[in-house]
Amino acid sequence: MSNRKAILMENGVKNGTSRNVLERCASVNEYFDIAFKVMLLGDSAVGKTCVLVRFKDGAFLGGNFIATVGIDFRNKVVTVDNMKVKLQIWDTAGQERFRSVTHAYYRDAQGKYATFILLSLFKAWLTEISEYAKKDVVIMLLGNKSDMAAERVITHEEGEKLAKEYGVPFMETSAKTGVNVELAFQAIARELKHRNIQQPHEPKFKIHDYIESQKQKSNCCGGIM
Ligand SMILES: Nc1nc2c(ncn2[C@@H]2O[C@H](COP(=O)(O)OP(=O)(O)OP(=O)(O)O)[C@@H](O)[C@H]2O)c(=O)[nH]1
Repeated sequence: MSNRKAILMENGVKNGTSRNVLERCASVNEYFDIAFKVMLLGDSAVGKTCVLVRFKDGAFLGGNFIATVGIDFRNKVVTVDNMKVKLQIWDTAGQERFRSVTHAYYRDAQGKYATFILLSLFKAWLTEISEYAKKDVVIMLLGNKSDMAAERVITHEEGEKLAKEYGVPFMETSAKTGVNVELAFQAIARELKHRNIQQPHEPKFKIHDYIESQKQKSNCCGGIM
């Protein structure tokens, strides 16, 4: 069994009850102040599982590609302005045949969540989101596999242009090298926290400005604040 499959099955597949859906019991008891649901959407093999594993475990799942079956989630608590923000991150299957399974997870019981996107067919995914998700969902466009410069199919400028057209932030990430992965999740966590808990004296949080400022900081000194 490859590493990847081992990770997905860490908490067991519910054999017999749900063959297609990998459900993970919430085993994380880490303290948090506020929680949000984040979904990774996108075509098969764009790297959703790898981005999540990089963020959660700081590792890269190389080797043979094994497509996600159904849906799975992992929790990670990040700190935003002295608050513990828990991200419950859902890794969906990109393959068309699992689409009906993932649709059921778009709506959040508490009404607070973000959709987080990696994709090659952005417009089609946006249509899905507008159909199944809540109107105030936070969307971010990620162009993953930025380390594969020779195989690049979309230029950075094209990605930015598309994101601008839809008014969403855009970042290029690499699950392999780790570039921008932490920053992408930090930015989403901050946006969600500020949308839900905005202190009267606080200036309005601007996700685009935050991403740009952090990119500059990491260019000069590394790390994310
Ligand atoms: N070079 C490189 N390879 C990557 C990167 N991210 C993922 N991969 C590889 O791309 C393949 C697909 O990655 P996955 O994360 O399984 O893709 P996915 O989007 O979850 O696919 P589905 O489960 O079918 O939806 C695997 O072979 C990974 O090792 C990356 O940033 N750089």
